[in-house]
Amino acid sequence: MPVLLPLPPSVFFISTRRPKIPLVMISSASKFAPNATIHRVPGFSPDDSRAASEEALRRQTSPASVTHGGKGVAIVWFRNDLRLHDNEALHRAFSTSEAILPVYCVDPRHFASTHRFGFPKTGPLRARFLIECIEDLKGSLVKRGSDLLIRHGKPEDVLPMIAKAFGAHTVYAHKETCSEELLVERLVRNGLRQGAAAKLQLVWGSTLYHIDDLPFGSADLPDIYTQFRKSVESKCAIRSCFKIPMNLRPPPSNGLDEVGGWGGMPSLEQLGLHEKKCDRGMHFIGGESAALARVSEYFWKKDLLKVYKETRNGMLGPDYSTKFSPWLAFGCLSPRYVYEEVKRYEREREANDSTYWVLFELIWRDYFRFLSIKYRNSIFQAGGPRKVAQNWSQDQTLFECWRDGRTGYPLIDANMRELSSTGFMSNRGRQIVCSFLVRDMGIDWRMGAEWFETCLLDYDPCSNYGNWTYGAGVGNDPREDRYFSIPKQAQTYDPKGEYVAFWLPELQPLPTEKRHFPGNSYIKQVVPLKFGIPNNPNRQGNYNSSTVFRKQKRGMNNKKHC
Ligand SMILES: Cc1cc2nc3c(=O)[nH]c(=O)nc-3n(C[C@H](O)[C@H](O)[C@H](O)COP(=O)(O)OP(=O)(O)OC[C@H]3O[C@@H](n4cnc5c(N)ncnc54)[C@H](O)[C@@H]3O)c2cc1C
Repeated sequence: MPVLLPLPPSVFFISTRRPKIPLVMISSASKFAPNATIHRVPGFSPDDSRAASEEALRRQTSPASVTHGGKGVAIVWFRNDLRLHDNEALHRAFSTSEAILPVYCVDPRHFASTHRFGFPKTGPLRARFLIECIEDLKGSLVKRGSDLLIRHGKPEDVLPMIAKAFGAHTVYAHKETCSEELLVERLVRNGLRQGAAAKLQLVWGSTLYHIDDLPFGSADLPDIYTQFRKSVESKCAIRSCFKIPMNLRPPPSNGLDEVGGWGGMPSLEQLGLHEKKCDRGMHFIGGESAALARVSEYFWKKDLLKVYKETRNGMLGPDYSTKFSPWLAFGCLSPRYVYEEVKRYEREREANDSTYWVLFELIWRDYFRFLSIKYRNSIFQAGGPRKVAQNWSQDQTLFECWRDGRTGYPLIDANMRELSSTGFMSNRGRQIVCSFLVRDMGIDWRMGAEWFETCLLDYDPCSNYGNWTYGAGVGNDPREDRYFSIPKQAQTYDPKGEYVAFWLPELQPLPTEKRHFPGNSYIKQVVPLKFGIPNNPNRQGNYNSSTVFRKQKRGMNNKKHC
């Protein structure tokens, strides 16, 4: 039986031209139960999940008649491409060798500290997600006659040693764009040259549009997203997905004996982390199988693609947006696969603004990745790509209030608690908390970006630092300088306070209209007593629960107001 559900808050407010029927027919499968505390993503049962991913993989696999097409051993070095489908590195290795050795290096640098502020570089939730991704990849390789060699260590130490033991001629891997990853590529290349007679072959595979198909070089990349999008949409075609080889031949076992076997799965403890139990909100399952199942669930079973544009600004529950980002970030999901599925949906069900809008958002993702090539390390620097001179505060107390969800603003506190409990936050929430930290608290945006780096399951340097530079008004596009008014955002996107009450149960007893303005008792409960009221009048929006509210209510901020 289909159920009638009110559309998420965004639908009520985004357009006054909408018909006055704020109800949509959606299948009972997509019903969001606000009282349920944990939502597994994908929401399929393990059996349904397996069936959906196997079906997708079957469609993405080449016929058995396609066999290895070369000589010797090739290594596939898996990095942020933890998938079999649409994997050019795997495809190239298959067609240039008679045996393949898939390798994953658990790089200790990923579990050290963030660059400037010393937060954990990878928090336990993302580490757990990564372990699940590796486990799933290993399982899929085993099903195709291969396996995954897992080593704890730096790729530049591990790969030359393994290449030598197996006499491999080539290491294939996907290319990255940011400085830490580029350094590793250089070191691996040198190490292979010196320690083994193998070469490193890097391929491009992280974006919807291939870098070689862009109508401009990275130096000429447009600084305005719309120009970039229109140009690629009109001048480039999206390449087809690479098919998965059916049977992968492993290398001779004497090489394996020499290196001490396939190696075990990493555990959180080995990574110096402790399990963090997620007791409410979304619980994402890592791996390509879960990613393909989520696409199947969101597009086909729940049929949510056709309403994506209306629901995408929501904040509560698994279904207001695709939730593809954690899998995209680890490369468990190829954006070109998402594109092919959107096109199939458009052929078999319907094409509308929503089906297009998922691609529109994926082009943002591409854009930030290409920008990271153009602007290099400036995306990590305080002044950003435009080198804006500004004195930011690094006040630890203020930052901790924000980080721990103890600002006294329910909308900020709820979002920050969701982030640390689940590793996820909606796009709407990210924009709001970023604006608050930077514009109301006056805190160095890089502290926020590094905290996101610690916590986000979908952390990706290009999208994270790209979006933060936009949010802080130091991005490449000078027009992107927006201030998010909390009362306005609350009224538009959480009018009944359902989102804040989910994350701040102490607000549940309050009438809905009071949940965003709970008054002093809430503030006293959450904001630390030691909190002083900053009084630097030059700063854009001194943080002070009463003055910020007054300022926001009057809409006094001189930035573009959202
Ligand atoms: C301050 C800030 C930091 C962010 N950090 C990251 C990050 O580290 N990693 C990350 O993947 N996204 C980041 N985003 C972008 C965006 O918030 C997430 O991609 C999105 O919320 C993921 O949810 P979804 O998959 O349901 O998105 P959907 O709305 O379903 O969108 C589909 C896909 O489009 C892409 N996309 C959508 N919006 C953006 C965007 N603004 N920038 C880049 N790609 C986008 C994502 O790959 C996403 O999975 C950040 C945004 C902000 C404002």
